[in-house]
Amino acid sequence: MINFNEETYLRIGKGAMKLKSRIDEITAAVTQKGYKNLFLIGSGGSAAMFMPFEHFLKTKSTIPAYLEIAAELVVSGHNQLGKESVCIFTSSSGTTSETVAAAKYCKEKGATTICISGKEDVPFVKDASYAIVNEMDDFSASDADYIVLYMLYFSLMHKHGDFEKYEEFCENLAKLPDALVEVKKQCDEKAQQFAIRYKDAPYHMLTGAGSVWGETYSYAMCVMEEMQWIKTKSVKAAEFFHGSLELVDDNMSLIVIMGEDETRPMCQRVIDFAKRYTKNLTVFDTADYRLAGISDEFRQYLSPIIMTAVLDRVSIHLEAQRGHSLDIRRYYKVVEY
Ligand SMILES: N[C@@H]1[C@@H](O)[C@H](O)[C@@H](COP(=O)(O)O)O[C@@H]1O
Repeated sequence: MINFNEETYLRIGKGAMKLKSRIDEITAAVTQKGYKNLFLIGSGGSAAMFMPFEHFLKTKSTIPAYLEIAAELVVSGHNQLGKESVCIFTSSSGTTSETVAAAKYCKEKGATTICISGKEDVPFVKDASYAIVNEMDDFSASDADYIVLYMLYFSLMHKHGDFEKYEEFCENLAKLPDALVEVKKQCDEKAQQFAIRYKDAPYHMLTGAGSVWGETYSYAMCVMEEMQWIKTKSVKAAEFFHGSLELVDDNMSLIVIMGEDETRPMCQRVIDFAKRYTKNLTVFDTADYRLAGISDEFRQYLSPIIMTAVLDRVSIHLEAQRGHSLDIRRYYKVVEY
């Protein structure tokens, strides 16, 4: 596979698992102290990574949870935020100004803060009630971020009495880095064919649902727009039928991001519609990929990380086919705004 360092990927993925005892300590401490609600806070792609966990908290547990965009929270405030809140933040750089400001804001409100970062030596980490640091320096290794989030949120759900099989789930997580290397190999040809076919496409509409909605949203915004400067729209599969469907024709690329949770029929409905009206439909479906060593009962939770492993290959091939580096920015963290 082009631009994939298996050794680095496995080292970082397996490194994330080493954080399990630290994560279990943190979740034990906050659970013992007691909390009224959870806030999941970030910006851009990092906020999007929290979306599946908001979905799982809503559908698999009874912990009240709120997903907030960092900058909006600070400006609007939130009546449920206070001393009995646990606020969880993620920022790979640890320096995204809006997320750093939101962490400070929540601490000032008396909340407990858990800050997840890819960098150790930043105030975002130093000022947190609890910090989880997972250092990484490789684009595709961001899959490892998900491993940390699975452990954190499923440990909280477990200690709340909502997810009995946490330890077994973590044993499965430990096998994921190897399994995902195989997923990348399985999808690579499809990813390359997509990039060849659509390298000059000026616009893509992406639709997804449930636990892969965050991947849908962030792939459109953080990869296609930010890293490739391609125009996109992302729309939830359920909402697609309330306006966006009018744009479907052979001049537009429609991408369906499909996972294996209960919202799957919503994506299927888009596919059934689109097959009648366009030849430019691409479906990325996690169910197409074998996950060696992973118990089937856990696949429903793993759709986001499988999808990110697949879509990373699409990004690598778009970069190659379009001759547009994934690393160049015109404005993002380049100019003042
Ligand atoms: N588009 C970028 C994303 O790619 C990035 O994920 C996010 C947060 O960055 P960080 O995780 O460093 O806070 O910032 C922007 O929104």
